[in-house]
Amino acid sequence: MIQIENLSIRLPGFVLRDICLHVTPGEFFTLLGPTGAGKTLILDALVGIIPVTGGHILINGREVTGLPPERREIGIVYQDNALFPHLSVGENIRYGLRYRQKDRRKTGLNTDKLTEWLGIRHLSERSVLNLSGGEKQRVALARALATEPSVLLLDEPLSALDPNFRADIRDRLRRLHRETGVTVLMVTHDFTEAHFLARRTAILNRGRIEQTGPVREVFQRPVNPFVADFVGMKNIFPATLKRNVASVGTLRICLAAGATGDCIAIRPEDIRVLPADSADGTENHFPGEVTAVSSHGIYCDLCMQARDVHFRAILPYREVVASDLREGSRVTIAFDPADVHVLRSQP
Ligand SMILES: Nc1ncnc2c1ncn2[C@@H]1O[C@H](COP(=O)(O)OP(=O)(O)OP(=O)(O)O)[C@@H](O)[C@H]1O
Repeated sequence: MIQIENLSIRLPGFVLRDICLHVTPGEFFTLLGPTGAGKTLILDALVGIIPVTGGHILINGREVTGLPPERREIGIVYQDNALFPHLSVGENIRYGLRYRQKDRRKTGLNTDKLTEWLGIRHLSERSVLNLSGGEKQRVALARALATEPSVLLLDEPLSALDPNFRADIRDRLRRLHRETGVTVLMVTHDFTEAHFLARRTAILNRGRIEQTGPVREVFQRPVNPFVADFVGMKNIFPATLKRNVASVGTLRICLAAGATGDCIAIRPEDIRVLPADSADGTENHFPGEVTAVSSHGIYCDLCMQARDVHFRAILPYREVVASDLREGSRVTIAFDPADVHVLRSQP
């Protein structure tokens, strides 16, 4: 279990402010945020390699805020895996055992079992210098888990891998988490990874937590424009709300229920692109024009304009071809009132 209470770190040029995070025993929790948000600093504070200005850190109920790193029972895997180049795979994995606490949590894990699970047993005698990226990352995971830490921190362990390795390590991570029950806090930029691995997430921005909650809820119900943008809502508009109607530019957009806020957001995949003659006065059906189409293989991004408002939609490539959608096509832009999310730009 990880408890971070009102953690602050003040550095020249950056402040991490009032961070509160609770990761329950055995949970897989992700910390998401753009580059420079302060994610790694939180991990550094948990490991004990950066002094904190204020607040408390507890691991399994034990305050560790002032303890040296080796007394915290925390394993960590970095993005660049930080293996010792002069040691073999087996020596790298066994390295951490010398610092293992005598009263550690006993999971019954041994290095044989770990290397078996991670598919690297046959590499034990090899140098780490000529391993593939995916193999190195599996060795780093084995090294971190060999000490049977009660808490495992992962700092973007998948981001330096090519897509095939990434999927493989992601699957192994999920399995390892299920089999060991270790509490995991993972830093990532990637919402897909959070969906796949974690139940809950926190979104960090400029040293502050913007939203914490179940991954799906944060994805579907962001609380402010920053989180909405981060989870890919794309259509985020300042709006004036009156009962069930949001005024955006000269458009009147119907909402499913009255809400208070000063912005609305619509996911690009919730926008339907219908034939031009479908805008027959039905609510949230607006005549418009396609201004750009960009193909990403199996799907396309569409930019469209309805009066003075610009919309972004994502459509399957074959639908774009079948409807012959191109720059200049006249269309109807449509969406359900239930897919219009009301946000507040100020807390
Ligand atoms: N030891 C340090 N001294 C001064 N500033 C630091 C130090 N470590 C980090 N920073 C600054 O703190 C800010 C947050 O850094 P951090 O590495 O936590 O970001 P991040 O969210 O992990 O970003 P990324 O996703 O790019 O790794 C950055 O502006 C960074 O330059």
